[in-house]
Amino acid sequence: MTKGETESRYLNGHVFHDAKSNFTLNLAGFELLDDINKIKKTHEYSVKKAIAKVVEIESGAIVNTTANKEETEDRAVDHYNLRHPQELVKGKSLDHSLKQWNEVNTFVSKILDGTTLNEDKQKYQDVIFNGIGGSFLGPLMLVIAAHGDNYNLKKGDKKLPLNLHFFSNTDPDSFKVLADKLDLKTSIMVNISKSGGTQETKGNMDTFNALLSKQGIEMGPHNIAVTTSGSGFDKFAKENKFLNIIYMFNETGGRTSIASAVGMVPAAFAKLSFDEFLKGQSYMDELTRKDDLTQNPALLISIAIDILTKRHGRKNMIVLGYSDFLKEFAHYLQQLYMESLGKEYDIDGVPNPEGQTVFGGVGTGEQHAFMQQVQKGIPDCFVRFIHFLKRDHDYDIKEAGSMGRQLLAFVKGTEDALLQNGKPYMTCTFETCNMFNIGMMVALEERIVTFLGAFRNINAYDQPGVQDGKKAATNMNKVSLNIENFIAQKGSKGWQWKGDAAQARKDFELEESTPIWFVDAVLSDLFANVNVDNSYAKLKGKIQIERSFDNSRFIYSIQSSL
Ligand SMILES: O=P(O)(O)OC[C@H]1O[C@](O)(CO)[C@@H](O)[C@@H]1O
Repeated sequence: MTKGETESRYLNGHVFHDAKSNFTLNLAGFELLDDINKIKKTHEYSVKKAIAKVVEIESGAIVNTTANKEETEDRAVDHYNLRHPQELVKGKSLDHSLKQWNEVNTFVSKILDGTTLNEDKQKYQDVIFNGIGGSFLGPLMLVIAAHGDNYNLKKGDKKLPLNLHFFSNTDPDSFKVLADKLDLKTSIMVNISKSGGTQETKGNMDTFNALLSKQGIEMGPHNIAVTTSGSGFDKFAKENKFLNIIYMFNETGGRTSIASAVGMVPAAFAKLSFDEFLKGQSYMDELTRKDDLTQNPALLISIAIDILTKRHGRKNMIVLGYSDFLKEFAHYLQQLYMESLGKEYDIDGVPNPEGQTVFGGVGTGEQHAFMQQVQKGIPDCFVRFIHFLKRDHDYDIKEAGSMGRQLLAFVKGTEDALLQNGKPYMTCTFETCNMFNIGMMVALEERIVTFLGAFRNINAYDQPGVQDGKKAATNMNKVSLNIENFIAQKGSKGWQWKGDAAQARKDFELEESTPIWFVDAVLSDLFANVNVDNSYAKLKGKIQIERSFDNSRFIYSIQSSL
């Protein structure tokens, strides 16, 4: 692509601008939209389908459905309704969400200002948000967007009233680091789980509550639940008199739950203007409801992605946010796109594997990580730049004029280098990094996902693949417990055993269908961790286990030391 071509593109309709919000989409780095009339024709059917899908979703129709009945959830999808100016679905609208936000904010404010105290009349000091996937990525992304990576210090070096902590993964070493920092008496865990059955989240909550119990502390005043009404978790929270249970709808999908209580509760603890976030989402929804593709930024980007992927094999989307406040944005989008669009079958049950790989991070940092391959290596990707028009502060830097201008130079410089290297890119510029614009940003991406799902005829709202992983982990847990129990029961004084995983599967009376690598993994884990506190409570100090590598497999020898 020549400089002249790009310049004429830039001046002739490859830039969308919304004057009210100051949002700009620049598609000049992308020759594929050159003949907009042709695109209008080739994509006429896709655009109609995409717009019809939005109407269908917003009317409350059952859109989370496919012909594969064993996989489908058969439910409506309500994230757009949660910020819709009209109540198209009973009980769901921007006003309803603002009302819930007010209630959540009032409840949390009383904790923050010390009106609500713990059982010993002390002020709470720390809050831990416990959740995974959509029950974690959105809240973390929002908190960083408002306060930066060092979020316990607000902008301007003021401290937030409570220290915020996120705990998502089920990692004992990391949990220990966190637990050692906390005074449990003045800590609250906010457990966020729509289903209430996610193993990692439940395990983390149980671990926290076991620590409380060890210190003779009741769990109720130290736990808050965010879940669906009637879930097992709801029942548990009621029985144990949690400080509060805040509900979300069953129709709100995990990865699109940021506008619900999932986003609200952490936002209130972090003192965010969540009402502005909802209004920003609502505003972008309005912009992306239009059926004229030149007036609809989500349609423009979706079509660009469609053409890049299908015709040009540029499958991977790299998102670069030129602001440290967007540090978690690409990660957030990774779940939104990949869980939504990574599907084996289309809506009609026809095998047609689809997906949208997303990676990225913060610019300019990532330019020093993966940009070399993007610029010069295999042509398998396209780049999405996001940056802000305005900044709040600046510092003098001689070479660039200022630090802010240096950042701009790197956005534009990288765009230019991509052009010279023949690599496509698109750029979204939002006015400033505030909650309204972050709301617009998230809503834009949610709409693109809906449109791409419609183009590709897939259900963008289920996640059978993740369920596969969850089921397999449950099976692995059983193998692990069965092996521990077997050895604990049989391993009386003088008991000895030697063999490989296949031998263990037979001797330890495990089902024949048990994958051999599950057995091997448990025996290796036992070998490495038997004496770690709490790992194998029934076996610690009671067996000795050795492992050797022979003939391309591990051989274990276990001896009871009872
Ligand atoms: O909120 P829950 O039910 O604990 O689910 C957490 C996450 O797990 C998933 O079901 C699968 O990753 C996501 O869709 C969801 O965000």
